[in-house]
Amino acid sequence: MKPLVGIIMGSDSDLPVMEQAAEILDQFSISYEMTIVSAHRTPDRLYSYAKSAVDRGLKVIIAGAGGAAHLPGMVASLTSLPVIGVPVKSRTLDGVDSLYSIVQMPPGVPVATVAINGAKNAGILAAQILATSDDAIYASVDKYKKDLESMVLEKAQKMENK
Ligand SMILES: Nc1c(C(=O)O)ncn1[C@@H]1O[C@H](COP(=O)(O)O)[C@@H](O)[C@H]1O
Repeated sequence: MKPLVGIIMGSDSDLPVMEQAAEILDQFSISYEMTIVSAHRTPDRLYSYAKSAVDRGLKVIIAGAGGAAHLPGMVASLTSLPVIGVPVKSRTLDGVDSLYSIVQMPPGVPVATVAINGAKNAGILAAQILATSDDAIYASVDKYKKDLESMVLEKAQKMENK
C-alpha cells in the first residue's frame, strides 16, 4: 500500500519519540513511511524528499527534530502538503529550543506544531487531516475519541465510588 503519511526525523536518536506517531497510525490502519532526513546534515536529501513527496502520493508529513530544529520548517518551505512538527526534547534545553525553532514560522509557511515529544498527537492530527476526505479513517478516529471518553468516564465513576 502506498504510504499516505511521511514520518521523518532529524536523527535516529529521535526514534523512541517519533515511533509513537507510527504506532497510532498503525492503530488507524493508515499507511506510512518512516525515515531519517536532516536539514542540517543531509540538505540534498531533504530537498529531494520534500520535492518528491506529493508525486509519491504522500498527503501529510510529520517531521520531528530536536535542538535547532529546522527540519519541519524547511520541509514546509519546499512542499505545499501539510506539515506537522514534533519538537523532540533535547538533552540541554529540555526541548524548549526545539519547540521555539518549530513553532515560530513566518506568515505563509505554517507548521502545525504539537507539544514537546507530542508524536502521538501528531499521528492523530495526521489521521484527522486524512479523515476530511476518507469516511473510513473518520470512523476510526471518531471511535478512538469515543473510546477515550468512555475510558475517562469509567475512571471517574470508579473514583466517585471509592
Ligand atoms: N534538528 C535537527 C536536524 C534538522 O533540523 O535538520 N537534524 C538533526 N537534528 C537534531 O539533532 C538532535 C541530535 O542528533 P544526534 O542524536 O544524532 O546527535 C536530534 O534531536 C535531531 O533531530
